[in-house]
Amino acid sequence: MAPNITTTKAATITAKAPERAYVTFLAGNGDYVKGVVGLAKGLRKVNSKYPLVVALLPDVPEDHRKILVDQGCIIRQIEPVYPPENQTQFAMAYYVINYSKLRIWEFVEYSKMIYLDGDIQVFDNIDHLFDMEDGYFYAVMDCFCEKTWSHTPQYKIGYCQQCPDKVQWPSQLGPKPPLYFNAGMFVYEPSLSTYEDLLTTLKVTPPTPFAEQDYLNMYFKDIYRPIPPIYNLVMAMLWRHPENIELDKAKVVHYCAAGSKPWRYTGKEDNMDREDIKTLVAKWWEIYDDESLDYNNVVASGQAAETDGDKQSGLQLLLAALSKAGGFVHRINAPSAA
Ligand SMILES: O=c1ccn([C@@H]2O[C@H](COP(=O)(O)OP(=O)(O)O)[C@@H](O)[C@H]2O)c(=O)[nH]1
Ligand SMILES: OC[C@H]1O[C@H](O[C@@H]2[C@@H](O)[C@H](O)[C@@H](O)[C@H](O)[C@@H]2O)[C@H](O)[C@@H](O)[C@H]1O
Ligand SMILES: [Mn+2]
Repeated sequence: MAPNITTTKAATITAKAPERAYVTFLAGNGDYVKGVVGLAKGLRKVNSKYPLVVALLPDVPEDHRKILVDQGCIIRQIEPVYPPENQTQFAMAYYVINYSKLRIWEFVEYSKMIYLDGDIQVFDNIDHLFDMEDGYFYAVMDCFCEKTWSHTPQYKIGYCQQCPDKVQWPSQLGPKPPLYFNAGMFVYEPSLSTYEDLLTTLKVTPPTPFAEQDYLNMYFKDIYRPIPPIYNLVMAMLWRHPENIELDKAKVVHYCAAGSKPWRYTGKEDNMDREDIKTLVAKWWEIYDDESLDYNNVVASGQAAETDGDKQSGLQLLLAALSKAGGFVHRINAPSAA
């Protein structure tokens, strides 16, 4: 007799929690939830083996949370993290909430996680990044050429780590800055001791314009290992350093340039009328609008196979769909004795 399967929403993890997961961050009741839905569907489309955890602030409304659970996400509410009192002019005023990302170091039920901003899309499977050597912080190098960097000495002298020979770092400015990563995507290991130290150190660290991105760069500078730009195509690279990228090989695209968020795209801001940007925005919408990638349809396709009379393959398909998409925990109750 086929085992009786009951599935429950991931309110509690009853089975052994997966060691690895993708994680993103969601704040507010605005439209970033669309970014997270797109990300969940993109990870499903490339057959990621691991679930997507959404670390969300208390201000994310119930209807947005339901949308995410219905898309197979595992939602985890976190409390905000604020930097010490400061007069800092953040590069974008809303960056102050991004310090809350630091809570993801507390997710120690996972041994390794890949963090992805909600304005990122994954177009090729990147599960292999979980197999990189433990003990390091992996991320893609950022670019200093956009005017969002105009407050920095690098920008003022025209220095960028993407082209270190174009304008040499002048010795009178002291040592060349260490390699600097974009914090929209990184591979890390949750750890309570690191989490506690991150929050303790933050209390005595004056905030800076790129908020938690600057802070993470300072904190992990000794174990930071750059990974190729195909794992986080920072949009500005397309016009700032086209020689450093191969767009058709990009596995992860980060819609971080002003005006490039697909769900708000108008094409009116600087550089947004480029054909490559229009193509990348269209690719994002293709996934977002693809109903076959909706979690419930993926599960239903598993159940459909079951009604085809081949119970075993239907069960396997359903279990594979469930484990692939995360978000649900299935309990297989032993067939009743009767
Ligand atoms: O109102 C907001 C602003 C930001 N974010 C989250 O914080 C991340 C970082 O912000 P953003 O991507 O806008 O920064 P950028 O990479 O564009 O500088 C976003 O991707 C979202 O995951 C959010 O959920 N709601
Ligand atoms: O809170 C600071 C943010 O700093 C970074 O965004 C920047 C950075 O990419 C610059 O290089 C770009 O010029 C700029 O447009 C973009 O906003 C991260 O993507 C984001 O996750 C978050 O950490
Ligand atoms: Mn981003």
